[in-house]
Amino acid sequence: MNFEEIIYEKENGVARITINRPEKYNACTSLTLLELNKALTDAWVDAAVGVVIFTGTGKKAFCTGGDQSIRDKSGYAGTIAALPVEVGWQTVSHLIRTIPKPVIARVNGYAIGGGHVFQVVCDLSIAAETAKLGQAGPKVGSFDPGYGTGDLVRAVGLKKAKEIWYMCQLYTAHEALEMGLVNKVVPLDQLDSEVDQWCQALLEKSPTALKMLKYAFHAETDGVGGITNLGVGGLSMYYGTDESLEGRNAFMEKRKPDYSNYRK
Ligand SMILES: CC(C)(COP(=O)(O)OP(=O)(O)OC[C@H]1O[C@@H](n2cnc3c(N)ncnc32)[C@H](O)[C@@H]1OP(=O)(O)O)[C@@H](O)C(=O)NCCC(=O)NCCSC(=O)CCC(=O)c1ccccc1C(=O)O
Repeated sequence: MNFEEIIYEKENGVARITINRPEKYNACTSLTLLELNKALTDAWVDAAVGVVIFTGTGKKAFCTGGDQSIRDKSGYAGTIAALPVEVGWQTVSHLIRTIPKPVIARVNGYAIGGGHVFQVVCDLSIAAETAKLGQAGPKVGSFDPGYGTGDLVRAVGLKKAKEIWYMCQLYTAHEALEMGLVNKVVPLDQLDSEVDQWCQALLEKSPTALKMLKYAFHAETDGVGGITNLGVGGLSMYYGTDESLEGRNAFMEKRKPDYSNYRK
């Protein structure tokens, strides 16, 4: 897969997605978002992948949201036409939340605006001590009425979430840890070894249990979509059973299915 604005690597069960625009502090264009969509979809369908790392290039920034230098009335264009917000930011956030594998945010620096939303929607976040996190929407003329507010409330509580969005302050990694915004803070030079340890620990766990837990965590808040993910997660397991195949076999053999052996 060829990408221009991200780096996508897969090794030993881990897919690593890196926003690669360090000169813009890893701010995103519409092309970045399309590439993130593509990489996340590949990580979803590749059975060899058990964990996904989401990060940015360099020591300065994880992701600083939309690239303000290319923003106009149509959105964030760049080398391609601007994607509608609901196609770009929303589908990346949606994929991170629904890919049936843990996604770890490796927060190596500034996580701001849409970039902060990405770290919020990741399953787990490990931050360098030097990272700074926060929202900027009301300062720069934007807001996230979806996961970036809803999931933030669930992480830090309503009052703190409102403070983060209304005040547009930046918080240190330790402040983020204290308010439940990230899982762990380590010195920058230990970030990769820490993230690796978490990946290895996750790869030792049952992938199906992790998948069903991820769907269960969002089932209540995501309405029919959440229930659908949980249900379809069960359906994909049912498809692999002899009981399910009896229906298909009976159809092909032009006989009535016999499910009597499967009553429990
Ligand atoms: C990150 C800073 C605090 C760093 O400050 P500092 O250390 O002083 O460095 P700078 O000199 O400011 O920056 C270095 C270099 O990087 C460029 N840069 C940094 N951030 C961006 C950016 N977002 N866009 C474009 N360029 C950026 C900066 O210009 C410098 O380049 P030079 O060539 O040297 O000039 C500080 O940089 C900062 O505050 N950055 C801006 C953060 C920000 O406001 N982000 C946008 C938030 S809005 C957003 O993300 C929209 C998306 C969104 O929120 C969203 C999410 C979900 C659903 C919907 C939406 C929606 O669209 O609304």
